[in-house]
Amino acid sequence: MRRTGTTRTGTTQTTGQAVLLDSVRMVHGTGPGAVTALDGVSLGFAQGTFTAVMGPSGSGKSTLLHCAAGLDRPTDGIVLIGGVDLGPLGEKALTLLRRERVGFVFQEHNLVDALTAEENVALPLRLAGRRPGRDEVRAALAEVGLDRRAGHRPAELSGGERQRVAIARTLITRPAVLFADEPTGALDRAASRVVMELLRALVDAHGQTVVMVTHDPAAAAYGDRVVLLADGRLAGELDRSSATEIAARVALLEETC
Ligand SMILES: Nc1ncnc2c1ncn2[C@@H]1O[C@H](COP(=O)(O)OP(=O)(O)OP(=O)(O)O)[C@@H](O)[C@H]1O
Repeated sequence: MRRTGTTRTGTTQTTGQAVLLDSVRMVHGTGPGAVTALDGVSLGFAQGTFTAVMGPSGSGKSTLLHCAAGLDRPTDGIVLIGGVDLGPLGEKALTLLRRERVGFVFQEHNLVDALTAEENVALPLRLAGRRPGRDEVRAALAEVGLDRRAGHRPAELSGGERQRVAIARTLITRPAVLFADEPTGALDRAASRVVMELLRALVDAHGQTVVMVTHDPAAAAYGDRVVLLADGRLAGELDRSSATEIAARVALLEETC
């Protein structure tokens, strides 16, 4: 890893950063209907840390996640994953990098209904042309506490269990960074807690880097820090805060936006 946002001394560095955004702008659409979703965001996500991204509706959270994960190309600025600048990469190289280094968990689990938990978890390796070992797949399921449900299809699992299978599916490739967009948005409190404890444990026990967009202060409180967005810009940060403190800051942002 060599480059990062320009420092005060004009040098660049990415040491310890799993993902780095430097002056990222993202404009959706063109002409009079164009929307500036991100307006010069510079931000790093250190390896082995858990960051929650919060902000009012429309503040650019999902756009940030999509740009940081290489799903969308920003209009301007630089995105590095594991020190690799995504800008110059062609579509094929970008797809490969995403497949090898990035994991995604969305609000809806996106599992394949016709496949068992085990087959779903093995899917990313199959797509990468690898023949997954049974132990490897079972180990990923064990990590999310579901090795005994390996033969079950998504319809035979609860919402929280499906989300945990989705997390196991991302873990199988040992991604440099796991992005989660509202991972608990469709879950009740109890299931949300299990999923958040799992994400926290992955960070603490395995040094996994997690970046999560959420509207839920209780979920965000599991993070090492909360990054606040408003109108496509950084609007502050909170370190290791309680759900109450986070909720108060977000409410304040919503009032002023
Ligand atoms: N594909 C798109 N085309 C046009 N505008 C878009 C597109 N995607 C997002 N936007 C706009 O960009 C802005 C930021 O959207 P984004 O989805 O990133 O916000 P968000 O903070 O994730 O919102 P929410 O919390 O409501 O999901 C919004 O004004 C949205 O309408």
